[in-house]
Amino acid sequence: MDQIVIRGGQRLKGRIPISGAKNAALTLLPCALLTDEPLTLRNLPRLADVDGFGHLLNQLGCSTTIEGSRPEDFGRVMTARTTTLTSTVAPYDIVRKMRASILVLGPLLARAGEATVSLPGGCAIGNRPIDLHLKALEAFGAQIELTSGYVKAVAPGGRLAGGKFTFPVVSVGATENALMAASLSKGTCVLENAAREPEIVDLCNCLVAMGAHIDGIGTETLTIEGVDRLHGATYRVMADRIEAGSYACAAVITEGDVELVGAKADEMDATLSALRQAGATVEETKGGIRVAMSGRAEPVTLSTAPYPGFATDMQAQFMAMATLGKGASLFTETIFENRYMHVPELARMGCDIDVRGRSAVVRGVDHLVGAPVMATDLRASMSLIIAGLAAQGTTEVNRVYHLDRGYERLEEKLQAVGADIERISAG
Ligand SMILES: CC(=O)N[C@H]1[C@@H](OP(=O)(O)OP(=O)(O)OC[C@H]2O[C@@H](n3ccc(=O)[nH]c3=O)[C@H](O)[C@@H]2O)O[C@H](CO)[C@@H](O)[C@@H]1O
Ligand SMILES: C=C(OP(=O)(O)O)C(=O)O
Repeated sequence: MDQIVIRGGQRLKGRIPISGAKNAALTLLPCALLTDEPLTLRNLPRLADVDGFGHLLNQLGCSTTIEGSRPEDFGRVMTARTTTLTSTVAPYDIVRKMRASILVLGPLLARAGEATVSLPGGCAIGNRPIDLHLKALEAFGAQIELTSGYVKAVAPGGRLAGGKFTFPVVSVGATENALMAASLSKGTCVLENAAREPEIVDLCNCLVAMGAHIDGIGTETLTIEGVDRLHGATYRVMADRIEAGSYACAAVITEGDVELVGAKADEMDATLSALRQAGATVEETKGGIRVAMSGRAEPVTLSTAPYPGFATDMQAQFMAMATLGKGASLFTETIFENRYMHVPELARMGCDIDVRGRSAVVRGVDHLVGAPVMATDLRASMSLIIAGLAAQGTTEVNRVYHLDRGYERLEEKLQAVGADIERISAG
């Protein structure tokens, strides 16, 4: 298995290109199942999850082609076309490797009137049930059965009738599945307490470009008037606000000065205000966002929440940043019950972190020392990279496949701004 080796202590300085967002790409790709015309997605990141999703689409009868991409280019252009669905089954061996596969449920049900999708099961950060995906679809008229580890959903008469669903807790994935399913319903579908993440707005804008009728985009109430058919479109995937925030934390911990090229400040207010809380200089530039730091970070108090709150996907990276802060920082994780798996690994590098239930107190230490570390999930891996960039000596990050799910050519981007980092391939 590949390993990333970092010799810490280099100040990051320069420009970092921000890729297309993983979490937007993973909900835009299944839109290709909603029409028999081509959907062309621009600015797709080159990530294991995007490749995996392409593979799943292929199994369902969707052909995917990547145009004229050179290895050195960021931002691939993929055209996906599902002239005819050849299968409505998303099998266990794909879904278990990539949770986002559940996002084919809504589109398959909308297009074919039926779908059979493996239950994804839990993962390292929590149980992650899908009950809200199913309840929203049921509210729109779907009949759902759980059998042998699979969800079997049917739209009586071939199309969902429409209806109203109020989410008891905000769910990004359930909002996405419900939106895609609703777009081809016979009637009107209303979602209340819907997620408002920028990736949801990206999905809505893509669906509208395909001919969907959606009101309330960017708000917690979405009203979708179903249409008889959707058509093809060309759509650009938004910039990855989590990737941008991760590199911002790396800049702060190394007392660096970077421009996050392509990042959009209005999509990452909570992250930028947390960086300012830490004492960083944050300013919008013509091409993105500049983040600069001199001296140690001020302590931060951060609690994760659905958008526009502070993202759970940024918690581990800010925690790594706070390990070399001036005093005690307080973190509260409210979204996932098990999202502190990076803490014991950070402790191996000399961090002082005390976890009590949902909260963690991070006391800044004088220095970190590089160590071999092992990551359990994507953002936990990134927190180890961030700590490694500032640690004395060498850090070896194992289980790099987690990073490859969500960070496009991480080592190349960091090398370009002065980091001493390399990937050792297992061959
Ligand atoms: C591919 C993708 O976009 N992943 C993101 C998405 O995951 P994902 O869509 O899985 O996360 P959700 O927003 O659905 O989860 C939020 C909370 O709701 C709970 N829940 C969710 C669905 C459900 O049916 N029942 C239920 O109880 C979850 O366990 C969790 O506690 O949003 C998360 C929260 O911002 C991010 O961390 C992930 O990076
Ligand atoms: C938790 C994440 O992703 P996923 O939902 O794909 O597991 C993430 O991007 O941090």
